[in-house]
Amino acid sequence: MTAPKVTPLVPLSRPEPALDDSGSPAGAPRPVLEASGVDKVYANGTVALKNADLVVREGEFVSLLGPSGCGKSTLLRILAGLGEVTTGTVSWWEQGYDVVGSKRRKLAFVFQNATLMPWARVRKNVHLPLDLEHAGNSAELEKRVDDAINLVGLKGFDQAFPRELSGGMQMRASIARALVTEPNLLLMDEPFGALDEMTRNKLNDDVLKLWRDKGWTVVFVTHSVYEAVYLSSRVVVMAARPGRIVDDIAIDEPYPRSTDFRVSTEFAGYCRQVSQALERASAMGDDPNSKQENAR
Ligand SMILES: Nc1ncnc2c1ncn2[C@@H]1O[C@H](COP(=O)(O)OP(=O)(O)OP(=O)(O)O)[C@@H](O)[C@H]1O
Repeated sequence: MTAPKVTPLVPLSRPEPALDDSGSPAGAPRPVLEASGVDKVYANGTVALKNADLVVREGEFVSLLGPSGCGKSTLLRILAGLGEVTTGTVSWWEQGYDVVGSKRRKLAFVFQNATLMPWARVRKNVHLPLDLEHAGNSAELEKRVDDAINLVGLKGFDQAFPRELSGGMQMRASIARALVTEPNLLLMDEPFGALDEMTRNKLNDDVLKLWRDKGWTVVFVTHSVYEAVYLSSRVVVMAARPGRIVDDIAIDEPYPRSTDFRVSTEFAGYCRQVSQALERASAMGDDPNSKQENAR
């Protein structure tokens, strides 16, 4: 089996304090990831991304939202170093964030499906990244596995096989597997798309709590306007053919967020704003010159 090709991530060479290239006010959190002028053309000629620029700052919860095929997963995979750019660069902030795959990595990826090993118990699945890191079996690592399983609410299920778990519990195990690596940056590719609404809402709350408690930065792909607004500090809207970023909407509402936020007029207002941006993005069709047309 050949190893997947990985886009080399380019260290940003800026001195401290972080200089802000994106025009944000001075004192804004430092950038964690920066995609600059990223094009992605697949071997069959599909232009999955055209001139994508995105800066993600420390502590943000950024959702990528857009019609099917607009390049959300492609962009997320490129940000993770799991795919190559055709042109452009992906950079990461060098203070505290490491190259994907390095022993000291701080990045974790949660896929659309739980992707658990069906023949292995929950505990073994959660332990997997530590095995891959050849981190050994010390008491400290076993505690990390216990903590991750407990944090996602799977206490008592560590000896269960994936087939014995519900879809939501399988996603929890998948998140626990990401947690054991103690990431700073969590990239999630539509993790809750297949779940019923109640389970999804519960997992949304759990992820938000972990995000705040752990001080993560999150980039989250979703098809749901409601999920994006509920979770995010920023919603980045993309259009298809070619895939491009067309809008960037700040959800300027305090955390923690709860059911009260879901039923508030503010929530409804943001959902309307994001839905309208999504409608514009869907209507843009094949015009590459419409990039950033509706950016605020
Ligand atoms: N490996 C590949 N080879 C060729 N084309 C691809 C490949 N992966 C994705 N594409 C194409 O690139 C475009 C963007 O795909 P991508 O999966 O990134 O979009 P998406 O916004 O995540 O879609 P969805 O919301 O349906 O998951 C689509 O037209 C898709 O068909």
